[in-house]
Amino acid sequence: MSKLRVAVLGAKGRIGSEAVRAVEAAEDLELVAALGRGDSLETLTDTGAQVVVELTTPASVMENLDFCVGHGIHAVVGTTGWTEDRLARLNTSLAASPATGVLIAPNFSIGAVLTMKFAEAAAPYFESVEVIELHHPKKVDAPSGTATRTAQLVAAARREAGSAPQPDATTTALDGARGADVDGVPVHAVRLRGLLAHQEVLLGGEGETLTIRHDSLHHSSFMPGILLGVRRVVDTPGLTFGLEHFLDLK
Ligand SMILES: NC(=O)C1=CN([C@@H]2O[C@H](COP(=O)(O)OP(=O)(O)OC[C@H]3O[C@@H](n4cnc5c(N)ncnc54)[C@H](O)[C@@H]3O)[C@@H](O)[C@H]2O)C=CC1
Ligand SMILES: O=C(O)C1=N[C@H](C(=O)O)C[C@H](O)C1
Repeated sequence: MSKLRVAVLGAKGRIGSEAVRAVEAAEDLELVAALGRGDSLETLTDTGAQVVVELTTPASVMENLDFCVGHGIHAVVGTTGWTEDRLARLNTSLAASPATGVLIAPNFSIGAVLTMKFAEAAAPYFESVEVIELHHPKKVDAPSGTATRTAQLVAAARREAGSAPQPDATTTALDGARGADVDGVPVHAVRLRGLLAHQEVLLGGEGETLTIRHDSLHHSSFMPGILLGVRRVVDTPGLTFGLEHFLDLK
């Protein structure tokens, strides 16, 4: 069977360089391009790339995806910065290229995907939910894509369950002291030397709390998810948001 031809964008970055090694090590995949900032996207068509793994920056991702989708190249996207406007633009370009698949995964690690699932399931049972994400200090965006997605899932679950607004008597606060408001869920971002990618979801009810915590200790935690995404996206046209859609979760 012929190997799937894969390119990595952001190949010199922290996660991109790990992804290059993972694709090279996979027997069913062939790394045909490893592109960094300033490299020509034409290399993707010249090398016949079938799938691009997009791990660049929020400032670069849209232009890269416009090119990929416009040329019928499937994409597995880990880059953050997704807004409703950006998703709408991507859906518009996918509508013009209906055989092309794009997976956007706020987090490729199984533990983070499960954290989001558990938080979504638990959220209606508690009065209060707050999210704390903790990352390395070179991260350019805050809050993290994972924390944003977690808060959105929690908020949707609470809306669907008819949960009351969260109790909070704060009347005066320094700017930022109560975190960012994501869909009514406070999200706090810590940037600390020594950390990689971590998240806690704190849930509180009468006389009890539940803490769901996940730690990515190495970029290797994201690789099985990226490889799964590459193998599945070629048979999944359109936009898939979240790796959970490619996992057989009970
Ligand atoms: N979904 C997930 O599981 C994960 C997502 N990420 C996300 O991936 C992105 C990259 O993270 P890091 O590797 O830590 O950042 P990084 O800054 O180490 O790497 C980004 C790389 O992309 C390059 N780049 C920028 N524009 C480019 C372009 N137009 N074409 C090709 N290369 C370009 C930069 O020069 C840099 O080498 C971030 O948005 C981060 O949040 C990171 C880890 C896991
Ligand atoms: O920048 C990172 O490092 C990470 N980014 C993603 C995010 O913003 O959620 C995924 C993970 O947290 C690592």
